[in-house]
Amino acid sequence: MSNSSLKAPFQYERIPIENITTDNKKKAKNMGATLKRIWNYLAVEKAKLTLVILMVMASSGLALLGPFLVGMAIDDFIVMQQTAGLGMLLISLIVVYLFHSLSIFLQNFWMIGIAQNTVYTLRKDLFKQFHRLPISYFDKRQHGELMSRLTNDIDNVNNTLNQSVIQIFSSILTLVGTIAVMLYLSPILTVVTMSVVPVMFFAMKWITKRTGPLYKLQQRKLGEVNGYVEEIVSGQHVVKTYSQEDMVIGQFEQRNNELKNTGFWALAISGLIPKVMNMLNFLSFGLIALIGGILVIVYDQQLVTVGTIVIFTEYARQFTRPLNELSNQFNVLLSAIAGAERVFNVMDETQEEMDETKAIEISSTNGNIKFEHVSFGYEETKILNNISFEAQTGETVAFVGHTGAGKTTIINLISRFYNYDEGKITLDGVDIKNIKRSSLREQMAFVLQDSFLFHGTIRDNIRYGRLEATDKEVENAAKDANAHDFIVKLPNGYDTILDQDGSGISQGQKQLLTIARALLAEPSILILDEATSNIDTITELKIQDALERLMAGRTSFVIAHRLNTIQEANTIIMLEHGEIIEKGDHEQLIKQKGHYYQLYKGQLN
Ligand SMILES: Nc1ncnc2c1ncn2[C@@H]1O[C@H](COP(=O)(O)OP(=O)(O)OP(=O)(O)O)[C@@H](O)[C@H]1O
Repeated sequence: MSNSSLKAPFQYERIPIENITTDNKKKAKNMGATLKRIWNYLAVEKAKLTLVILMVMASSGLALLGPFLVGMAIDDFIVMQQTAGLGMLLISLIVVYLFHSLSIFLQNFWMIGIAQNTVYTLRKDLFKQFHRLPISYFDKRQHGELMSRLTNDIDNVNNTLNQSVIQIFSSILTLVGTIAVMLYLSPILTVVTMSVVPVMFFAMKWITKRTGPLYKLQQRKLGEVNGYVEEIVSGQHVVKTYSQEDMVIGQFEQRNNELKNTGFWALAISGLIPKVMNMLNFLSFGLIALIGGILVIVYDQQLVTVGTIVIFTEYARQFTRPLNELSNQFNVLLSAIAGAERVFNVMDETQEEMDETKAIEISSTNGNIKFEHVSFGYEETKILNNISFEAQTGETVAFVGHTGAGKTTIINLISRFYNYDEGKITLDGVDIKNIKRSSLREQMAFVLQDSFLFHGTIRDNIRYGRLEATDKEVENAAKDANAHDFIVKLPNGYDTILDQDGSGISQGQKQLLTIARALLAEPSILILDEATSNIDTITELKIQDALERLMAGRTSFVIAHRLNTIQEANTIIMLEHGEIIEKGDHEQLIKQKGHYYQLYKGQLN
């Protein structure tokens, strides 16, 4: 357990705001650009937006008219003890407030529609972007953290659009309108009402300067917590087998604690806003009543009337409320901009296809792949060095070598998950950098150790190899993959629903399904990463038999862990530290009596 977990839940560690502020300043530069991009999304809904603006103008105008009519009722009717016409005035007052409520209902209704459509498009664009990003992008990031952008960050934008946009706009209108009417009615009382504004301004500045960066940090911490949860939920098996529950709980506690602290301070400090506002509101109330009262008595209602004081007390509230709301919404807006920025950051990442303007599409291939003096590193360090080999059409090339030798990396280069740095890789004589990734990968099928099965029926999982395949073709592929027998024994046969990642079936059965999927895809090039997990001999024979059928006539690359399965390979490449140390077929390598021979003998024993 970490120390933090022992702390009382009501203790909140101080967040070093001064450190975050620098970050905020740097990010604030993008605020305008981010707002503009959000606006581009909103602008699609111009007609509805115009209606919302009209309704906000109506509600703000009506909110000004209400107190004005009350003042009139006091000065012209109640003080004058005049009743004729008062009924009419009161009915007008009721109508004004009715329309006020209606315009507020309509502006909210339409704005909710705009917000939903906007975040719908944002989510769609972000999800699409995920599919255009290179594998390297995902390799470097926590998946849960990325998911958090699609959920929490976009939710944040949604909340802001639902509430803040209208409030900000109507606050500004109400503010301007109130000041104009107040000046018209009594410049002296206007000055009195506004005397609290500088205090409000400084209080707000002090608060938002602290809460802005905290909201941003909170959003980041939330992403980290989500990332961690996603990782641990996916890795539950490992956590349990190594009894690391306490360690994991401790690590979670630390992240959770950081999120709690950030959330506490963000809310606690921004929670000061209404309190300060209320206090200043009462102060301005008192000042208006005091100074207005004195003016009424001294000048006998010549300068200020009783009705005007009533109007001003109401306006003082209307005047501070938008200021209050503006500052409140400003915080929400900051948090949404932080969220939107994180979403747009993903959208601005270089897409895989961006370097493919001149690349060609291929619809078929002979599957002749050649590596010529290829070198590559994921980052600075070289992982592969001077790799040369050739796989002729229909041949099998197997890679062997210790863990970390670079076997998977070679596969990553063939499938262009990463681009090679030096040398050349060609497919049928064409540099693979000049072939569109999507069309290159369409020629390939992968049977990997951790082949992913999706939540859905067995039939749909096999059909993933070729979506237009008929049920008959799916079943034939399953038969060729030796999977049919076990599938029909399941309670719902091909319609059995698999849990995500196929946890309802055995490891061997999973392999058979992925072979069926690959068979259905009818690829020219095959990439096989042999399963290392223990599979019973009968299933292993079934897998081997299915693989032979799958590999027949196709260029195949095999990452081999058990050497007895690759004796038929045309070329066996022995890798060490990213270099080829031996190359040849099984017979030749055995004769050489080198590393391969040693490894083979070791495995036989
Ligand atoms: N995405 C990545 N970013 C940075 N380095 C990586 C990445 N993937 C692999 N490496 C590094 O590249 C080297 C070769 O890894 P690779 O996965 O190709 O080995 P391998 O021979 O397939 O090993 P194994 O048999 O264990 O799968 C290793 O040192 C590994 O740490």
